[in-house]
Amino acid sequence: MGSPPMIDGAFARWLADRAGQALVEVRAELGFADAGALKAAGDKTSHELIRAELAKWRPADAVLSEEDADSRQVGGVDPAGRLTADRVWIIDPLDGTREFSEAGRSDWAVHVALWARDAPTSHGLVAAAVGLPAQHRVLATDQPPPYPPMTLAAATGAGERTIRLAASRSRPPAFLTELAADVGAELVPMGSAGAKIAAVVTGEVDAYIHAGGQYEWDSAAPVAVATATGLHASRIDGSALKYNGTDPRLPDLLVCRKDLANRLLAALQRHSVA
Ligand SMILES: Nc1ncnc2c1ncn2[C@@H]1O[C@H](COP(=O)(O)O)[C@@H](OP(=O)(O)O)[C@H]1O
Ligand SMILES: [Mg+2]
Repeated sequence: MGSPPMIDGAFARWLADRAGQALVEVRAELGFADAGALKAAGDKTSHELIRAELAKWRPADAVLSEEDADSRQVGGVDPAGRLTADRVWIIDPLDGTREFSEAGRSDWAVHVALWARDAPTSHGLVAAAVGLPAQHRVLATDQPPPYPPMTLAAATGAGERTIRLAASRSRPPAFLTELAADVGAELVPMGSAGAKIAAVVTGEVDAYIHAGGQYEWDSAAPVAVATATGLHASRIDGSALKYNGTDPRLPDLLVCRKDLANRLLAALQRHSVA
């Protein structure tokens, strides 16, 4: 087999695609009878593949991964050296693990993102890919997807249209039902932060709001793709999302079309409890 691409964005796409294919095979081999075993096998297979390829092709870089025991450490404990590294890969080998273990669902993803100390972006991410193996696509920053097209109603000004707002199907923020009613939004329950942000990128939904808990690896790769596409991505108080922090917890975010950002941030101010 030949070498993977040199350019980081294309390398991220290559890696997310390879891990995604391995996950499709795990699903086909194990079936859905034992959800716990399928989740564990998926996490392990994807994690080990990604770690091995990063060690081989990007040996000087540090890694922050959901499946590394050290990654959840807070308070500056840094055995992987990521807090002093110039380049850190932020990985979620299988986002939407629950959905991966349910037959027929395609809302699960592989996240591969690269943070760099000298990045020109506020989030610090310089390359990323979101693999959506069951949707047969990989979204990546090497060729960012085009900005989602406007709906006909919005383009012609034919009345207020309903905002489609993606949210976790298992752990949506408690305030979201009231916020949705306030702004006239329809909630679209979906698994995986990556799949939800990909749905904003492709225009299937207009926005994604989460609060109450998440880690950097849940959002790094899809946020990098969304911002490369030109979409809005921030904390729910409007401040910048920051990655490779001392504490990997990053509990809330808003990703949406640019034209909705002010309206949704104002609604978040009214409804979210800090
Ligand atoms: N309250 C919470 N605390 C910690 N992690 C959370 C969370 N809510 C969602 N997440 C994580 O965010 C990802 C997307 O969640 P959801 O599918 O509910 O939208 C999942 O990642 P994993 O599947 O990688 O564990 C999930 O674990
Ligand atoms: Mg995740």
